[in-house]
Amino acid sequence: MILTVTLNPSVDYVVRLEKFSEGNLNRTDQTAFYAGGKGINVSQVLKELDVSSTATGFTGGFSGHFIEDTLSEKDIKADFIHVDDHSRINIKLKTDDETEINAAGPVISPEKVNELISLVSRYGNGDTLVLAGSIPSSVERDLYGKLAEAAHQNGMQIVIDSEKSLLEPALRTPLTLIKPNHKELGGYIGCNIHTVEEAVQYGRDFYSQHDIEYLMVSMAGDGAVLFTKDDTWIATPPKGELLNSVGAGDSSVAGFLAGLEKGLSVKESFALSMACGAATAFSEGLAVKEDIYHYLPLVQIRGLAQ
Ligand SMILES: Nc1ncnc2c1ncn2[C@@H]1O[C@H](COP(=O)(O)OP(=O)(O)O)[C@@H](O)[C@H]1O
Ligand SMILES: O=P(O)(O)OC[C@H]1O[C@](O)(COP(=O)(O)O)[C@@H](O)[C@@H]1O
Repeated sequence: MILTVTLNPSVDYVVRLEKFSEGNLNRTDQTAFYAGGKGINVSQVLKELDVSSTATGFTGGFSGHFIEDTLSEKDIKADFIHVDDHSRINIKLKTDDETEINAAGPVISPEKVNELISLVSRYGNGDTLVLAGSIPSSVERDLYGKLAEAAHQNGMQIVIDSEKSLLEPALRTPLTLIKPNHKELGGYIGCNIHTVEEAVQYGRDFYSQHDIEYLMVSMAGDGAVLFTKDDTWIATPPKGELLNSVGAGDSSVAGFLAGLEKGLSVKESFALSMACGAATAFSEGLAVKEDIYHYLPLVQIRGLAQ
């Protein structure tokens, strides 16, 4: 079973308008609400690939209801811990550009955090724990480290997609997959990564210094690089019109996990991952099955000689 943990779920409020004028009244062309947060997005895309998961984390208030209703409509298992404050609403402003405002999220008490820790401890051997996204500011910064360590002791595989300060405490524990984008990887290492060649060079160094089975460095329209113990794979994604990059990273995590879960090879799983990322980037919302399998044959993967 895959358990996705989203400590800070969101309603993603996508606002489209042709021109945004700062300091003035703007009127929208189109708006939409989506249930979001990184682990929740992973669960939604896994579902498109017929891989079941349970989504957990903290939800509250009217926005929390929206998130849970959306998952229930999609027949995705959910086991959230309820808090008094409402789940956050993240604004995704689409003009010529994409501007995001991600809120801090509700206050979570230590008791609720303990509830989550004991929920995670009910999973064990053969299960996968996905820790994805930010942590509400009221929660201890090393929670991913604690959850990862406890999950590892219980025999779980651990996947983390999160910013440096939250991931760092978890890097003491053996991890199955992390997926920084090239800017995040640059942040870890303290350099700027602009090209696939630079991602290959710095990614291999990072990989060799940590106990991680798969390191995927995503590069938006330039694809991604996947590092494994024996191989380095470079993916070129399909070309298309970028409509929405929100959730593309989460979709690529879901695609890779789904591939492994279905028994595909690492290379095939990587291709599926890229197809999911593209299917999200080229649509208004998250990737849907039909688009994923449309883009899959258009993904190119090449291996680098070691
Ligand atoms: N413009 C794009 N064209 C094609 N594929 C894309 C595009 N943007 C994202 N993707 C796909 O989604 C994956 C993750 O996107 P990325 O933006 O790097 O992640 P994150 O959202 O975590 O920053 C990419 O590796 C790629 O497969
Ligand atoms: O938890 P964070 O880092 O604030 O990010 C939350 C946001 O990330 C998303 O999950 C999208 O993530 P990606 O674009 O990185 O795939 C949104 O749904 C959500 O608003």
